[in-house]
Amino acid sequence: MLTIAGLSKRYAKGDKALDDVSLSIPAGQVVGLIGPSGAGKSTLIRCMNRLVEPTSGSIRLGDTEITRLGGMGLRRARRRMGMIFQEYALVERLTVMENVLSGRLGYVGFWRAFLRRFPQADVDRAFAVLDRVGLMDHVDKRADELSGGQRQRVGIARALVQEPDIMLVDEPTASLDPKTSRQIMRLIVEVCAERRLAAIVNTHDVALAQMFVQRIIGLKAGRTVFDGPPEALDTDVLTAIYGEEDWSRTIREAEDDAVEEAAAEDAVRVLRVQATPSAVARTL
Ligand SMILES: Nc1ncnc2c1ncn2[C@@H]1O[C@H](COP(=O)(O)OP(=O)(O)OP(=O)(O)O)[C@@H](O)[C@H]1O
Repeated sequence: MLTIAGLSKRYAKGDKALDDVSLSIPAGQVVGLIGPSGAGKSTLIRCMNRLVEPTSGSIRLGDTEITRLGGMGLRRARRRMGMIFQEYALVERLTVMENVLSGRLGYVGFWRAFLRRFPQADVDRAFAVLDRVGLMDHVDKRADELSGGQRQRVGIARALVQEPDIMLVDEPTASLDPKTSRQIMRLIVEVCAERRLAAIVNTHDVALAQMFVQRIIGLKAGRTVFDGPPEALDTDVLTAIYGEEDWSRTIREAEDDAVEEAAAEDAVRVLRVQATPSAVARTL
């Protein structure tokens, strides 16, 4: 469980980026964080792992008050937070496996990490998560040989191998095409549900968030202006968060895309079934 209470952030030069934000997220819940540019979404995510220092307020992960930690305590707490980034943040010249194992760096000693001698249990964990994200055929490829969607799968695997309690996800699909975006979003939601992970997904893609997450939080000028289920996010609320835009069209287009994609996947499935020997025998 993540509990944020009265969180505010004022940067040295500038307005308040976060203004008295309070929310709590139970284990297993995936929350979409939406809002216009400058609303404070990245600041909120960065305050949670203290890449940005909050000005006031409390952030509790389980029983741990994150805002009071320093040194070793903070490093331990960060191990419990899996980060997924827009630009993947992979080491391009390292292999998929090495990138995923880097998610265990918070657990192994300096020399082991330096010599890249990870315990067998970590290698086993890495294989398990690579299998889950569908990259078993790419384990030894270098990161720079992968497509955008594959890179983000490595990013997800690297976060999962940490065995975190929460996932902090910053614009995971901003560099991907619409179809790959849906696959990646679906994967994030599924793995969080399987492992009972709380997650915050910062996204500009309202339609994608509505399609996949259980709860949406809307930020505007550092304040929470919406917190509810995706179906309650109607055009009035969207206009209140973002201003005037033809929301019905944006959302309808995304839904049409998803329906077309599902129909195409169904067609492929039917063709595969028809092509199996038993199906061929049945038709004779
Ligand atoms: N390092 C910084 N120093 C000063 N002001 C900052 C800094 N980082 C962010 N801000 C300001 O804080 C506010 C919130 O920014 P933040 O990046 O959190 O918004 P965001 O919702 O993530 O925006 P975007 O969707 O464009 O990434 C903005 O007004 C921004 O200019």
